[in-house]
Amino acid sequence: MSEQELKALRVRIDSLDEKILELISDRARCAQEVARVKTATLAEGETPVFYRPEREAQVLKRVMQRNQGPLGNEEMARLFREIMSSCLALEQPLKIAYLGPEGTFTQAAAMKHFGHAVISKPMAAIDEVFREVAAGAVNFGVVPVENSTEGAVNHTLDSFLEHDMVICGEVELRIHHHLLVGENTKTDSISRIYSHAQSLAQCRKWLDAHYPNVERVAVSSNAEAAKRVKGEWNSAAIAGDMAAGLYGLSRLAEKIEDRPDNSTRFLMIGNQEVPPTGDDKTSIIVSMSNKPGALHELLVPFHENGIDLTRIETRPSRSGKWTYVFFIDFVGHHRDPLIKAVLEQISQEAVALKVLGSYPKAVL
Ligand SMILES: O=C(O)C(=O)C[C@]1(C(=O)O)C=C[C@@H](O)C=C1
Repeated sequence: MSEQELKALRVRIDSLDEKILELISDRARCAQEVARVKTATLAEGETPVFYRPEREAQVLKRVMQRNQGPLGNEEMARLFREIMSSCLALEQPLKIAYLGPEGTFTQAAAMKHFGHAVISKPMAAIDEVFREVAAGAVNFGVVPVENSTEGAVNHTLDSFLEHDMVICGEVELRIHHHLLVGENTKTDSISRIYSHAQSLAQCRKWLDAHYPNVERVAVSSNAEAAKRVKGEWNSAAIAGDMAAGLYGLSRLAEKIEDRPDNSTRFLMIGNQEVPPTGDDKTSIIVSMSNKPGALHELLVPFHENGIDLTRIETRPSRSGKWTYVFFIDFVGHHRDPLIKAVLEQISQEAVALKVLGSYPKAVL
């Protein structure tokens, strides 16, 4: 390519950037207008609801449907995700609590779902995220709920039993673990590997093969593991890209998770009910009386009405010995007439039924 050609293309890019800039600013002004309308049309005593997850899901899906490349759908949706995040911040900057410290996969999930134009607050434990939301100190919380290799995150499920929360969104994140070391680490004499217990479990086979005799130390998060390694010469951490970048660690081995499709699902929790989008999921908690066939009775209405169950998890109820609650996720919105009828049918048999929330299926 000649210098001349390169110069001409850059002139074209400059002119396109100017148009994009103008269009984004137009869009941002529109969002400001939306905020004005939302505030102006309030009934007495109502507070405006600026964040609209159902609308955001619609916008991102539309972008993906209309996209003709060469950028991929996910890439394009990510760009629009950030534009929307900044537009919303003009209406009202969202405050988000997540399972910290900084650099966790939960933080990455929060950014994937809400974009970067939010005020985010790392919390030390899952229960603290729930309490922060319940106290109204933040608009939403982000917590992990299940991993494709290791299963349920029990702390999160149990927290739902203790707090009244509405699930308003979900996001899935592909989890890649790396073996990280600091600049002072003597890589041939590593005697300790730190990570969160779930991550150690997700890399068990790799560790057995490569570091069979090295002590594995479970700490409160991957980011905490990365932080510790920074000050020690004989240890390594298993953590992801965000923690590596944040603590300036380098990768001794990359993508060491035992399963290449290792993914974690995260939930957005808050107090806001989300209207139907036509492509939603619902999460409920049900407790049944302790009698033979109770689980069968619970599942029959779903089967008979062709409702797609995406997950079922059992946890001790905490209100009696050997009594259990079921966490169930299924496709549909609790306001859909069919789902409404099924939930009514179940509640006649159940000791208790609580809808945790209906929310748009993860778009990104
Ligand atoms: O449509 C709205 O209600 C808006 O506030 C606009 C907008 C957007 O930028 O598209 C911004 C924030 C909402 O969460 C959803 C969408």
